Amino acid sequence: MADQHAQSGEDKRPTEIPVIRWEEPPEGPVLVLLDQTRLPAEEVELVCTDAPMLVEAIRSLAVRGAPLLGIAGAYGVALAAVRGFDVDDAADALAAARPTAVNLAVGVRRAQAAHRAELARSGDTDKAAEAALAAARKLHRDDAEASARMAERGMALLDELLPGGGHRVLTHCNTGSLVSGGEGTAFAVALAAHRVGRLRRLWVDETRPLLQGARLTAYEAARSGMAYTLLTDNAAGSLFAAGEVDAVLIGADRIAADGAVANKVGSYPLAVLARYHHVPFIVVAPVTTVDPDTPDGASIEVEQRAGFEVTEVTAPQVPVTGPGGGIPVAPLGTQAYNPAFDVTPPELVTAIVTEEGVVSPVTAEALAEVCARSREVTIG
Ligand SMILES: CSC[C@H]1O[C@H](OP(=O)(O)O)[C@H](O)[C@@H]1O
Repeated sequence: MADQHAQSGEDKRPTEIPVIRWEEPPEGPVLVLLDQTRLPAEEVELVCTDAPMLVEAIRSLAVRGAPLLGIAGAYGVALAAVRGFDVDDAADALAAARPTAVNLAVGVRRAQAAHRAELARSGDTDKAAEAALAAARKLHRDDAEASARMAERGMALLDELLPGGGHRVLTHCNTGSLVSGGEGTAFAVALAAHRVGRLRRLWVDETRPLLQGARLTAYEAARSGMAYTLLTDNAAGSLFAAGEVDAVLIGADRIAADGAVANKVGSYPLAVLARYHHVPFIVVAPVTTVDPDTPDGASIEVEQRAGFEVTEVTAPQVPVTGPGGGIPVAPLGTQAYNPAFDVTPPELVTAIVTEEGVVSPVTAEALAEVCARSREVTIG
């Protein structure tokens, strides 16, 4: 296999700008986001002053990735509270911004519950706003801690399944620092293996149509100094056939009570390929991604996105002509099928790595037991 990969550099944070931060300038509190739609070309900040701005940032994927959506949603409730907007209306709008990643609703409802409890206790709206902000900050910290623990558990699992090191890992979409309060989920495992010299290569699916792999994972991999190679999604099969993949590492947006996994579209075909080629298919996700109220994969709402994301591409330096603001790559008027996610049944998942433990084989009972180790596992 040709050995083209990025030049190894030092292990730097993926961006010089924090992915998300709360600021309190004189003109009033704001939530500052790294606009992920502008990466990798530009590190541009988005300053949200109210919940509607944040809802649009979530819908456009300026801020994205299940754990980070939960953190952003919680800060969004705090932003509404401190700026005197209706907190319940803001919470409902934020929770509904994207339906599949359960973490969004988890984060929103936790901050909303904290606000409601303090308001009931003290009747003081300022204290209630501070309670919502404290809940958001705690979720932010907890996710960073969970990311580190998932990385440790995931690396230990790779070493157990693949003795001898030199792991060649394939990943899909983006699951690094750009989706997390820490270093991410699945990508954090690859990064941990890289840091101890046990990652031979990261195969990066470009992840059509929004190219989170090409734009974001390759960006993070390049800055980490790891050996990585980008591939089109439809080239993954030939890598498995050539025996070039030792394990698949992916994230999750919602895990049902039976262990079914909703993740970026294209994950399910990788699970089928992994099973056919006897390659471990490993899901890495915090327990906040497990939704005990969703019984099975068929119950997961899969977000359907606009067709122009498929029929157009955007290139900032090229004038755009398509109705979606992009450059048409299909005849104008072409209808497109654009599910943002797909669902992998539990029987195709080798293991689910959480910060509380590893679930393998994946059964409803084993998943519930691991989640029960967490202090807060259901939507608050
Ligand atoms: C582990 S969170 C990352 C998760 O979220 C991505 O979806 P999107 O980019 O649409 O937010 C993708 O499903 C990743 O696996």
